[in-house]
Amino acid sequence: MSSRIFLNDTTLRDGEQAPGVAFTVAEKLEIAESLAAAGVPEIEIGTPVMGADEIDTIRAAVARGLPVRLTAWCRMTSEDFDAAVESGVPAVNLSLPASDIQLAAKLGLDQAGALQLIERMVGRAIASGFFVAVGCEDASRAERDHLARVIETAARAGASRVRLADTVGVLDPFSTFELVTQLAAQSPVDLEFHAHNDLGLATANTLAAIRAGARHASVTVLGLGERAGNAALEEVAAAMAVLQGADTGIDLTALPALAAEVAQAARRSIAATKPIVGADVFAHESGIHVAGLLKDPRTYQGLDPVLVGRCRRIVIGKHSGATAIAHVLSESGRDLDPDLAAAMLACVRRKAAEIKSSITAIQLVDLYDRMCSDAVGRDLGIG
Ligand SMILES: CC(=O)SCCNC(=O)CCNC(=O)[C@H](O)C(C)(C)COP(=O)(O)OP(=O)(O)OC[C@H]1O[C@@H](n2cnc3c(N)ncnc32)[C@H](O)[C@@H]1OP(=O)(O)O
Ligand SMILES: O=C(O)CCC(=O)C(=O)O
Repeated sequence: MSSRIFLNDTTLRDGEQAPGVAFTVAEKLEIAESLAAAGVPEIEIGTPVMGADEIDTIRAAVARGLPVRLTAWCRMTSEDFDAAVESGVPAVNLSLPASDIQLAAKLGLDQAGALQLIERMVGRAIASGFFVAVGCEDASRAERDHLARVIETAARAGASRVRLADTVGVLDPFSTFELVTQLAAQSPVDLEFHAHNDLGLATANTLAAIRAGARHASVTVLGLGERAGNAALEEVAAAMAVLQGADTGIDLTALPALAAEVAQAARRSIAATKPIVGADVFAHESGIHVAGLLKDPRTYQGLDPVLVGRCRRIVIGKHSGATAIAHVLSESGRDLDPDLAAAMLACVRRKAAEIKSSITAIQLVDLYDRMCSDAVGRDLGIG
């Protein structure tokens, strides 16, 4: 068994469940193309039981012949299963709640009833030629023994994988690691972990699950998904590369364009601080940081921006130091006279505070030129 980790994308299923998000057919197909081009191995393309339009979209995606596995999310009902058959999708995530809370409240089922349903529905899907994964909704609040029985039953019925979902986002990296370690030790099939970001822990939990033995992780571009969303593809892929030196097969340089494409289709903006793809995450203003970076980028750069298709940006603002100002001026062929540096810094701080923003290189050069000519004027007695 290879040790490769698979990042399976569900932007087009759980991502689209984010409030107010509705992709057009063209957007779904283009995003699927971009995900495949970026090296994503599996795409959860939709929920066939939503109706004829969704089925047609899935059909169109299947017809593209992308080099990925396309899978569809289904409840464990005949209605959902028949819709999946109609869509022509080759793989299904057959989902059933695992926690007693959800089993009882939503379905009026007990654990034994759930196991019978899994056996029946997985058997049916296998007999119809599907690749089958079983989704355990609310696995994080499920009884551990029941989860182990679900995995065993799903495997016996022919499923290739079981997905453990932290549906309501209540795990932390420690509890995730403990849960997945225990289940992976006895699991005859691959495990996948599906995180939610309600406590801002989706990426951390996903890394913990992988460290504990999950070979697959569910991710979405920008972490788009129900409520606070899922684990972000770009964060998990970059963290796997940087922290674990693992090759997930994802082209990290494709991530910024992918994020921009999904943000536009979802009508969502990308926060400037969004790891990997946000506008400011490789920008530096503080004087001490810029002075350090210019001596050796490793001083204040844990992640090489080039690795993820980005570049470093030096910003002049309230917290700049003389080195940064001299650096930006030197890029337009100007030498900062040390006598002028303190006066320029004072002006820069005042201006940045006044406009509550950074100062562009053009503004800085203009300020420098004006200050130089004022100084010359004063020397000549005309200032
Ligand atoms: C955690 C997750 O992300 S789960 C995935 C969530 N995704 C979606 O909800 C996709 C979009 N949903 C839809 O289009 C619709 O809700 C549909 C087509 C799936 C169902 O529509 P409706 O028939 O109108 O049902 P409605 O949405 O009102 O209620 C959901 C039903 O699914 C049932 N259900 C939920 N999960 C499961 C399951 N895993 N297996 C079987 N039944 C389930 C609920 O008990 C409820 O049944 P009830 O009406 O008998 O109480
Ligand atoms: O069914 C699954 O595998 C996961 C469903 C889901 O999105 C969730 O529980 O958060």
